[in-house]
Amino acid sequence: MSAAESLADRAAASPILTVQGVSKKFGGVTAVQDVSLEVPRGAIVSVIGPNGAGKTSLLNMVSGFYRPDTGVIALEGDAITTLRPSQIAARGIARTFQNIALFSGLTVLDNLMLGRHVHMRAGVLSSALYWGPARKEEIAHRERCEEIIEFLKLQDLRKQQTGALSYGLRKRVELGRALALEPKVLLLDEPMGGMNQDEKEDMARHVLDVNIERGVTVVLIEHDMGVVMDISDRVFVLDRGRRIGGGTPEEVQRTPAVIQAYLGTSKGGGQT
Ligand SMILES: Nc1ncnc2c1ncn2[C@@H]1O[C@H](COP(=O)(O)OP(=O)(O)OP(=O)(O)O)[C@@H](O)[C@H]1O
Repeated sequence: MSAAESLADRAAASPILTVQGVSKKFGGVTAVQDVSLEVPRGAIVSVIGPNGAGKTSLLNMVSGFYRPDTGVIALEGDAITTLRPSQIAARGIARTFQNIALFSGLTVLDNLMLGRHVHMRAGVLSSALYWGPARKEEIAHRERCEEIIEFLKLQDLRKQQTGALSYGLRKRVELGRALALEPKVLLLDEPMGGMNQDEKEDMARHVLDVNIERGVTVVLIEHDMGVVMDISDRVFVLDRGRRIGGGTPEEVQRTPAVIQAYLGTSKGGGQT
């Protein structure tokens, strides 16, 4: 057995994240219905599907923003289904949002510092105000953030207010803020949405670097099929709340139900 095979086998034997029989209704609308999937440790996993398929609802349940009506979500074998978002973040699941959610009046560095709140004993405000242990802690957090800023090649912009940055750069800062949490699993909701081709390629490169160099497992919602098929180890397909496919990018592209529901439509092969 090759090293790569044994690694793949180990990952399959103990997925880092499992979603089992999860459903969610909003009034009469079934957003997610009986969805199960496993995310191998160290993988990049994409969740695709047409608009309204339930992708963001699923991510919102994994990150604790919605509570499933049924089913179990587990991180490293421990159920997290009923935990609050802050507790889930503290367990090591970070996320970015479909719409940029940065503090536009704060600098790049300060936005990343806020991303570390789950690690701060002293709290952001007291760290900013006091010397002594809180000051020492703040310096350590700042160093971690500076390192992430360099990793994402944002060093020239560290003191700039994020509101003044281009859309693509703000998306990169959001990625940095999620990384500042030092997550085991990173949930990215359309990180390339609204980007031009160059910005998309940059972001795809950063996502790959995060995965390979920092060993972070990535769960990605993305409409750009070129990017999805290029960078994903596994792809899961939702349609009207149900899982209709899953496997390697090659397997998914050959699944008739997927081709019919998504890839074969006029949206197939490009963006929705
Ligand atoms: N908070 C909510 N209240 C009511 N309905 C909701 C809520 N969140 C999601 N829905 C509904 O659940 C369904 C799935 O929506 P969701 O946003 O999860 O889909 P999606 O696959 O992420 O779509 P998109 O690609 O457009 O972002 C939709 O019919 C949506 O209107």
